[in-house]
Amino acid sequence: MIDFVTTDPLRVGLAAGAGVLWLLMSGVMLTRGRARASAVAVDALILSASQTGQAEELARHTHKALNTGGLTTRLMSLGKVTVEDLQQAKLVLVVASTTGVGDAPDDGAAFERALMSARPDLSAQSFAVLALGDRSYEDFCAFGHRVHNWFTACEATAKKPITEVNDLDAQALKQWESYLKEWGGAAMQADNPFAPTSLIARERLNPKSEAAGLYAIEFAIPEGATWVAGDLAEIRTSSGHRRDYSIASLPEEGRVRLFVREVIKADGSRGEGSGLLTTLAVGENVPLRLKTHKGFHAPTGDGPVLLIAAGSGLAGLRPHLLELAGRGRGCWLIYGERHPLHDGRLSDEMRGWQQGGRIRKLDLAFSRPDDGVKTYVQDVVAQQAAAIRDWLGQGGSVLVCGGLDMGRGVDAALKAALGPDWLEAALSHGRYRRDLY
Ligand SMILES: Cc1cc2nc3c(=O)[nH]c(=O)nc-3n(C[C@H](O)[C@H](O)[C@H](O)COP(=O)(O)O)c2cc1C
Repeated sequence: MIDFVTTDPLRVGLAAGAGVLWLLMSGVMLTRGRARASAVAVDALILSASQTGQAEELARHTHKALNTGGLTTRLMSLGKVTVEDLQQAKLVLVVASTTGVGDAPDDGAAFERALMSARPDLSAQSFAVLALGDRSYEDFCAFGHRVHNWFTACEATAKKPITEVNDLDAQALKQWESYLKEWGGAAMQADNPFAPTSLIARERLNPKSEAAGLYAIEFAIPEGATWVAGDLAEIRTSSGHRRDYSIASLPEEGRVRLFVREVIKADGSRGEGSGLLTTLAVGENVPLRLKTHKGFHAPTGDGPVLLIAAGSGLAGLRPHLLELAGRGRGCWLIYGERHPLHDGRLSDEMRGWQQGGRIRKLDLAFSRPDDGVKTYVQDVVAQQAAAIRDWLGQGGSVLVCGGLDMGRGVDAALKAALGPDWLEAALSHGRYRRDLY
């Protein structure tokens, strides 16, 4: 056996020097290797920017269709792409959704901030954009349009006009598929189709509340399916619409559990997805599939985590709490509901988890308490700004799940508490993740 241990100071010094030199050289080689690896020439580079996973999935299908057709392809997140990557591709395809109020998804925000302010020469590239959106929003497909306009401004050639997709409209997706075929691709194939899935149990969690019904809804696990914290269950309604719900359980609990808030519209009719889920009889089936949602998987690193949710948003955090605490990461939960007694079922479970040590810190905010003092989760963030800075330090992470307005309020409060730089760095390193709807 060769013994590398030495106590001679001169030899230690030489060995250390040689080691440093080797590290420096291998560092250079690694850097070069990485640069080479990241700048591979391909027929088609497929980029996705997705908030709730739909654009990400369609980008995957696009990639597979072109690859099966014999093209050399590369798939990556828009947030990770460099100018060099773009210039190495003959054809760049961007699948991008719009979120917030005409905003880029979180994994497209860095691209918009950094790359879109420059005008690199893309005159040798062709491009096409598949823009996902919803016409009920004023800024329909706004981010997709900004991306399309940017490529044009960089003198890339538009292979096709932008393809706008309203609420996953099948016709528009067929149009995109026909383009892929024109470019040499095969048919797009869903990697995980809907399967009839049976409702096992449903319980209203807030029977005495004046708020809309909040239900715990449990399905059997579709055969062979599995998931991790942050993933989604998608259902298809009888009229063909698709709705996503955060999965509130882990596979080892033996059920796909959802927390669903009933939606009653102004005309008294029910929301399509929640209407189906809150009226379906136990034992009946609904077309359901489980979808990976990378953007809301466990945050990177091993630092402490601040988790923030309101109402049914706890669904997205509950499996994270189970997993993160299981791995020994400190969890601080800030959770908001309406009334401490009538809407307290989910907070009761969280109190139990705090007593059992799974949650290290717990703050509950009630927006309709009897004493009339309304508190929202963003108020707690503002009140506890100094403690949050201490808790997160440089390497901590933040997970937020719930309605868009709450998400905006929390984002503003976090910016004030931690500074925009902290939050931007955390966003681009996967330490600030949001599932907002
Ligand atoms: C909170 C939220 C905000 C949204 N804002 C917009 C918008 O401003 N404009 C738009 O066209 N679509 C908007 N949408 C619709 C999404 O773009 C659409 O559902 C898309 O299919 C989601 O794709 P993704 O899962 O890849 O993010 C919004 C959806 C959500 C949940």
